[in-house]
Amino acid sequence: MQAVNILPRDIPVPPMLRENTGVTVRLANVSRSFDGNRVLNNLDLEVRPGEFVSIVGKSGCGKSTLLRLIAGLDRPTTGSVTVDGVPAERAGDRLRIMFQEPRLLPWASVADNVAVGLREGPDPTAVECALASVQLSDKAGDWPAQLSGGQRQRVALARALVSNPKLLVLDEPLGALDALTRLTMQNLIRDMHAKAGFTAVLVTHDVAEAVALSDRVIVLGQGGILHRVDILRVGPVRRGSAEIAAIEAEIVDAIFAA
Ligand SMILES: Nc1ncnc2c1ncn2[C@@H]1O[C@H](COP(=O)(O)OP(=O)(O)OP(=O)(O)O)[C@@H](O)[C@H]1O
Repeated sequence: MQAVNILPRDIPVPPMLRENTGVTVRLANVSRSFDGNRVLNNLDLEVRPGEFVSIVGKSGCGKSTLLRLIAGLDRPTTGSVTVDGVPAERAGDRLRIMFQEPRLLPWASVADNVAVGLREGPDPTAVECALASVQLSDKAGDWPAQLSGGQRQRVALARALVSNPKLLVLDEPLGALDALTRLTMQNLIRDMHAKAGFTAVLVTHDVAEAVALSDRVIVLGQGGILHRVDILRVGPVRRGSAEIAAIEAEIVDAIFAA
């Protein structure tokens, strides 16, 4: 386990996000089998309030399976997954999910797509603020088909955050974007997280992305956690720095040691 210190930077406050303390996610002795094949084996993990944890690992090692359990979309074969002490499938409005595809409604405007994230009825101010925070105020009346891939994913981020969730579950949300758009989105997600303080769990194939965004990176291998790296972040990531390169190398080594 290793810690890296990074210098502070000034981040503008996204208007719709109130500070919240995030939730605790706890997996206790979790196993998940499919047709007798055990994908996750007696896994223990605690994600602290406001922590940003990334899960990396070889293809097929069970990352999405783990994320689906945390999001309450699936249940463990044995063990428990709780969000602030409540079974994950009952976390309700505390939790929002972002997928690789933006999953927007093609027949609804950008603003109406963001409003889908509100469960407690219409709130035009919250929608406006959410769109402003992803720099899409001028697209509120457009259709999803009129947007670029990166803009669509920004709408999905605004929809996920408009209700000020306490847990954001991210399943490779930037995987389909080009490299530059991906970097922009990483900064946006990091800024939102830094200001709002929600708990976040990300699955990514991109080790650099995991290091750039996270407080902690979990390396998953067949059945369980192989390695954990803490990143003590008190400021911006200096991409390409020796410290970052070393921590990325440590993670890559852990993935391939499996
Ligand atoms: N619903 C399911 N039914 C049967 N097997 C499943 C199911 N979901 C996942 N699996 C199996 O569990 C294993 C882990 O799958 P999972 O999608 O969690 O891996 P992953 O690490 O996310 O992979 P990738 O990086 O390729 O997305 C795979 O062998 C997969 O075939």
